[in-house]
Amino acid sequence: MDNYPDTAAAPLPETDLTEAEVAPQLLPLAELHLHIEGTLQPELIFELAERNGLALPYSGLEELRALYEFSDLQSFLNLYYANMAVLQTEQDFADMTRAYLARAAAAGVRHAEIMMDPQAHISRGVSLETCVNGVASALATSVEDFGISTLLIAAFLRDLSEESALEVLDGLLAMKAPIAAIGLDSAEVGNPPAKFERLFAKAREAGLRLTAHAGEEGPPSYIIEALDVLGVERIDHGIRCMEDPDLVERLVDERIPLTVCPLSNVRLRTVDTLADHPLPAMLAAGLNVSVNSDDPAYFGGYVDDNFAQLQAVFELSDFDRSRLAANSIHSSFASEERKAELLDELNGG
Ligand SMILES: Nc1ncnc2[nH]cnc12
Ligand SMILES: [Zn+2]
Repeated sequence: MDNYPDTAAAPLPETDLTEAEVAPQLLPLAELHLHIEGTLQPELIFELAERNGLALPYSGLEELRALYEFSDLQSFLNLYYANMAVLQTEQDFADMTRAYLARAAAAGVRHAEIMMDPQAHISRGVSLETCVNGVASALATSVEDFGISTLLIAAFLRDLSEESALEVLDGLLAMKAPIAAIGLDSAEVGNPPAKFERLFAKAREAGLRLTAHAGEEGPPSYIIEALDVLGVERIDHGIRCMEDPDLVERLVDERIPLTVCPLSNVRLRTVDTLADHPLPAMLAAGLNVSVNSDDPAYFGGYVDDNFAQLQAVFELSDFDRSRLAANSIHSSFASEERKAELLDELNGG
């Protein structure tokens, strides 16, 4: 196991520094926890509604933005799913994806593993082909267009049935959708990982990589179940592992990646403030954590904003920031060759 410095919370930095002096240098990194539908910015919601001739239930941007105050995961999911109504055509999905890639490139992202929620589109009458091909068409040229290598993750909604998920996975396999992995997201509490044992077994047999949200709002036992019953390689969020010292020890020993999303946790009230976030304690414990944006259009920031705000609150050392970036690369589902390229770039090569 590597040694990690103690990164106890520090007071806010001096305020007479300019933003440029405070802003940490951008590190080349991998974003591993990103819902493409959560990158739909309010401006794009209005643009797509107009293009598709849809009336929105908000009079304008201000009225929509006023709704971005969340009390928990479900209060966010309600708005997140409602806003997807504007995504109708392949072009809409491609435009949303390209907008994310452009912003991610400016944030230092060099590799992105992008989740999408096919069931949230099929249930509104948008075909699997339309949503998948739209996102995939933008990802197909992400290296040339944005300098970002990409992988697509089909995420399944855990508040729906396993039968629904199996049907969609069959559809994805039948259309030879360019997916590298499956994930599990949506309302966590009351929908434990074991509900999806057959889905994950089938995906593994099909050669797909496996990840699942666990320990965001749900208890540490959901993290254990995701590892032991689903056999996932990564845990999305996982912050509640800190309540179970034996689990922390296991996650450290097995180098299980945890894709942590600090601004998301604040906005969804899983932590009170950023200063209360367990990330420094997770680093100090030797956990394999990375920093990610989750749903940046809803949570006030992309991955660079997450780093900048962490830096402002915790004064992360250069070592911590490099470790977080290196963890993101090591924990990705990219080829060993691509990982080596990314690590070379991180090391100034
Ligand atoms: N933070 C999150 N947790 C669970 N499901 C999600 N879907 C989009 N964002 C999510
Ligand atoms: Zn998420």
